[in-house]
Amino acid sequence: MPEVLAIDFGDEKASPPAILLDDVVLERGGKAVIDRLSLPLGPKGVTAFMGPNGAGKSLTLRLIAGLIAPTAGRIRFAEGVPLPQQIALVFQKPVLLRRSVRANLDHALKTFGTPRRERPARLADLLALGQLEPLAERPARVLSGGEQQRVAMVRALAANPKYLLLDEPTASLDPQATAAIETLVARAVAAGVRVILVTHDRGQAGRLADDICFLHKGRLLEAAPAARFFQAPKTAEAKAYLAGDLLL
Ligand SMILES: Nc1ncnc2c1ncn2[C@@H]1O[C@H](COP(=O)(O)OP(=O)(O)OP(=O)(O)O)[C@@H](O)[C@H]1O
Repeated sequence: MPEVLAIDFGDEKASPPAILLDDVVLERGGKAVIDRLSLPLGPKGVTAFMGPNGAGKSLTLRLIAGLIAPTAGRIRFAEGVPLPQQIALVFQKPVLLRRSVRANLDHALKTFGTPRRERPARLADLLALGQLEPLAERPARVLSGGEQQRVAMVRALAANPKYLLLDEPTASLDPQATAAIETLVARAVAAGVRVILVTHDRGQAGRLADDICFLHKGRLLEAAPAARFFQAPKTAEAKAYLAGDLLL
């Protein structure tokens, strides 16, 4: 069993955590698929969860989002449990309505309670943000994967969320489409949105993340500033993962 290393996020942890995972356990099929996960997440920036398949990254994201409840332990938010619209989620495969891009975004604004008179301007902003104006009247479901993900991203941002949780948002996209999504993430971060990202893409983690949390078999093995993690991973498992070795 590998040793769990101390969490080392450097200076950022001088500020109190916005989200605190406190000894979180999640059992599935009679075993702990998340095993005593304790982690403070600071108020700003991007944290990337990395690790091999089955490490528990997606489940951790779902726990933070409140979509599933831990078997034991707690997830605490400094500002109290967020409202559903304060936590936005984007998955690898976007699920869009069978309507135009414009109608998808308008529906989101309506759902989030944007007053009717404000909606046209907000809609225009969202279309511009995603560079979606030329696609506005197209049925969302016939767009390319990259275009659909741009719609999903700006839809997620429609509610001005505090937290943006991204589960392998560019896993099936080409470099150009990936760059467009990363630009949207960077804009959200600049606007103060706290981003938590699950990715297998080391380049992406290097470009976007301030901190890396490395999970393996449901356990948090490392938590460190991104540069430090990539330059000097401390566990054998993280070293092997970064070297591209098969981790069994
Ligand atoms: N309902 C369930 N019943 C049993 N096991 C489950 C269930 N849901 C998830 N698991 C297991 O929990 C573990 C963690 O799953 P999770 O989806 O979080 O992994 P991940 O790190 O996101 O992997 P990937 O990179 O493949 O997406 C896996 O071994 C998975 O099989």
